[in-house]
Amino acid sequence: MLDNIKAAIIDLDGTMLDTAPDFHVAVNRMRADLGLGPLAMQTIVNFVGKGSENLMRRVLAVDYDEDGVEQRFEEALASYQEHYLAINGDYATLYPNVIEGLQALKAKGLRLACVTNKPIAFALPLMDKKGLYPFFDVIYGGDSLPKKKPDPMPLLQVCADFSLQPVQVVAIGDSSNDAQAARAAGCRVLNVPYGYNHGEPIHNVDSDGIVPTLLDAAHQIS
Ligand SMILES: O=C(O)COP(=O)(O)O
Ligand SMILES: [Mg+2]
Repeated sequence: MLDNIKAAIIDLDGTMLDTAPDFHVAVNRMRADLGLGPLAMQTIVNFVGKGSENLMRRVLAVDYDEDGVEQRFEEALASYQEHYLAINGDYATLYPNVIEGLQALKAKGLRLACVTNKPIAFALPLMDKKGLYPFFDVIYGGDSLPKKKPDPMPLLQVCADFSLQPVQVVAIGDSSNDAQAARAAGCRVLNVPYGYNHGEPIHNVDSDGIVPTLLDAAHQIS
């Protein structure tokens, strides 16, 4: 049980939404524009979690050395952004018990923030399309602040926005990024096991617990 919690900071990709199929489509359309063959969804998903720029470098590094990646980076990012925005949310689905979990957290009187490494221009229309937007008092994307997760900056900004001490706030996410950011901020942290976590087992991540769904997270918080 996590006591004296007043707010939750919830991750987006791999925690609320299974966006893997959106990443798969958009990355492979970008690769086709650059004359590259398609990658498997699992390959792409293992590169998700540290923002669009990192994803572009990783999916180009399958074919190119460091110089080759940098030469094609701008073109790849522009192509990817266009393709992602064109299909944003068309293939992504809510994980089980997400809406129920958000409702339960709200019913406990918690304030909710979403902190994602997804660019804010992708995150906002996606959250709106999936009915997530109305639950959140604050939403930060990977480019909303000078630093993104695993840096604690966006989590500390939420604590300041809510006038709360970090220890009164729990972060809930699918990856070591979320846990590292929370630990560095001094927030509590719960992980969900069904997301991406860079292809690594979530059990190796230092957190305050692993919960099967967001509804189970709500039951662990008081
Ligand atoms: O787009 C990403 O890199 C991952 O975003 P997340 O922080 O919502 O998991
Ligand atoms: Mg995530």
